[in-house]
Amino acid sequence: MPIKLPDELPATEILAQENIFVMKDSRAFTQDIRPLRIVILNLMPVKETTETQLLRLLGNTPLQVEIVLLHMSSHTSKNTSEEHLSMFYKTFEEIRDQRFDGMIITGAPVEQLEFTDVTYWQELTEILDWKMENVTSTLHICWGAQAGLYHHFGVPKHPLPEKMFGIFPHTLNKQNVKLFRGFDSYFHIPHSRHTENRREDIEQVPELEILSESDEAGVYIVATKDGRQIFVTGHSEYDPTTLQDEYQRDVNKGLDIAVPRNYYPKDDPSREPIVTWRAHANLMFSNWLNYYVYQETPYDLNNNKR
Ligand SMILES: CC(=O)SCCNC(=O)CCNC(=O)[C@H](O)C(C)(C)COP(=O)(O)OP(=O)(O)OC[C@H]1O[C@@H](n2cnc3c(N)ncnc32)[C@H](O)[C@@H]1OP(=O)(O)O
Ligand SMILES: N[C@@H](CCO)C(=O)O
Repeated sequence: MPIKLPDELPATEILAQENIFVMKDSRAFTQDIRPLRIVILNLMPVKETTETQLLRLLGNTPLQVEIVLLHMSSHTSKNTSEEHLSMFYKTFEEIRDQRFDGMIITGAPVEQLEFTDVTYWQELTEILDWKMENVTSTLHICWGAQAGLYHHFGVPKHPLPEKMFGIFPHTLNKQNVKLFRGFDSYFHIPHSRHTENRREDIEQVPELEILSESDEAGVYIVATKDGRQIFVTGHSEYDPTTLQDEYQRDVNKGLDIAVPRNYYPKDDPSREPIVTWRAHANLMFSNWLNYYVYQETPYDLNNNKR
């Protein structure tokens, strides 16, 4: 939440220069408050797990948040029951006439396919185009980020020689970006992918800037300069044991998979993983909700075309 200060207090100007959110009396008097409307396009196979991970992070705010869950009508889910989807999820057709303050588009285990070989690619591109007009700010995660970067800006994904798998240290490329308010000089984030987006491709697009990277894991967060489209290549929402579950799944299948890096004490998979990313995950989601959604979205969603 912003600090409300008298217009003339010297600290107001100093904190504003540091991008610390200060609301002057004059604005506070005219600010209306209502619940935020967030739509989650859940492309992950086991949807209940991802719902819980994202809702845990979105719930860490004093703002009221109304959630709409969305699934693809052009794809029959193998790993989530029809009953769960019909009970809790909507389709794009049901919500396309509505507007939202924020949107999250999740990852999906289809990164090794060409985009056009994904069964729901056509429907996804319609949703991506729709959200440019009807959503104030969108967080795209992992394959969702690759899909958005490709569809909107032609940025390709590239296969990696081996899976980027583990917990990696990251730094910020720019000071005083509100998404990273309160972050330490370096912070840890899980990655779990076979493909990457490269710095040199992103640098070709004038609308985009790379906000955070990792020496080992590469580009982490890219955003449009207006902050309305945010692309995140890692999985800060992952539970403590998600990488372990993925690792054991692949070991059980007999796949050639390395132990996730920087995850187990002494890289020993018989020991309990160490959680080093939770604080920054909570901070990033609450910064997004506050600065990119709540403070930017119009009070009357229906009377403001974006
Ligand atoms: C890069 C990122 O975004 S990472 C995020 C993805 N991470 C994860 O999904 C981690 C958790 N997932 C898993 O552990 C596994 O995917 C499991 C256990 C759910 C299933 O694994 P498997 O049995 O090996 O694969 P399965 O055949 O069920 O296919 C996986 C998914 O890909 C989907 N898929 C496969 N081919 C296609 C295609 N051409 N188009 C669209 N979806 C496809 C499947 O339909 C299924 O998703 P669904 O449940 O939504 O239908
Ligand atoms: N995180 C995913 C990568 C595949 O896209 C998994 O391990 O299933």
